[in-house]
Amino acid sequence: MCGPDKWSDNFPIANGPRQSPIDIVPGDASFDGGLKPLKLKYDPSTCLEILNNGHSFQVTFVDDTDSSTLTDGPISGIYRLKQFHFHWGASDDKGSEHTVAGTKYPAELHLVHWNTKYASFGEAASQPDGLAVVGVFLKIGAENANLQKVLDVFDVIRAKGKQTSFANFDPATLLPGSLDYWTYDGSLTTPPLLESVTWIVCKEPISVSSGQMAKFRSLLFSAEGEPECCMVDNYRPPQPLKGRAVRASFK
Ligand SMILES: NS(=O)(=O)c1nnc(N(Cc2cn(-c3ccccc3)nn2)Cc2cn([C@@H]3O[C@H](CO)[C@@H](O)[C@H](O)[C@H]3O)nn2)s1
Ligand SMILES: [Zn+2]
Repeated sequence: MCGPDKWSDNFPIANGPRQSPIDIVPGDASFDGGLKPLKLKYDPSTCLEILNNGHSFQVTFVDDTDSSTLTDGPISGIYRLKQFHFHWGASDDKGSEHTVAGTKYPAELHLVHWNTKYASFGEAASQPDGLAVVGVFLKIGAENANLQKVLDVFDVIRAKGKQTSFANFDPATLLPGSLDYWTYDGSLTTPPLLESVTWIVCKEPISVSSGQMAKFRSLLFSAEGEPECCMVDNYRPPQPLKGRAVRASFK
């Protein structure tokens, strides 16, 4: 299994100057009064399908119009929502990609957006200002009814390569009450690890129950007919900050 520590062989950028995730140290983040509030406008009718891509599951959106967008925050211009996915651990004590002063959360949600100044996601992904990913931590607590709507279709996408239609889901229901955030320049956390992501990590987590986390772990890395391999620990560990500034939208 070529895990994160092997990626530098095939992707030299793995040791680049702006790799993600990172450990966010709140005391080292600088408050920037110039940062605007995040403006997330999502249209549930753009929700298309849910698929097990072999390293996570993703909910994909129709991104040929400005129906579901991210604007303001640390970015300029309009970024379109392409997909959201999660990273999680084999147990509740790990699973997030970003950490906060060394604290790991059991899971992390990523809402992936691309800059409409470029013609497509693929083109944007190779530009330094091409992508913006909103990260939301999941913390063990009350059952999350909105998240449950996603977990309810897991039986149909249990194996790698399985997908099914998934309509009228509003990703805004997975956002925390406060949209206070940290932001820094980083990269995709899975290959091709492109250094094209403006990271926007929400300070406030959303809740997930331990039983719901067990449901995440019922997915498989393996395809049908292969020996079953539980989809767990699909997170990259924090990478060197290499002098980057982390800004906070809040005091
Ligand atoms: N942990 S995170 O930092 O947030 C993410 N880590 N990876 C993410 N995605 C995968 C990915 C693939 N590529 C890429 C870019 C250029 C050339 C080849 C691959 N960039 N990111 C996000 C993602 C991409 N896609 C696929 O992008 C392809 C290129 O446009 C497209 O042909 C497929 O239909 C679509 O599925 N889906 N999701 S996000
Ligand atoms: Zn991710």
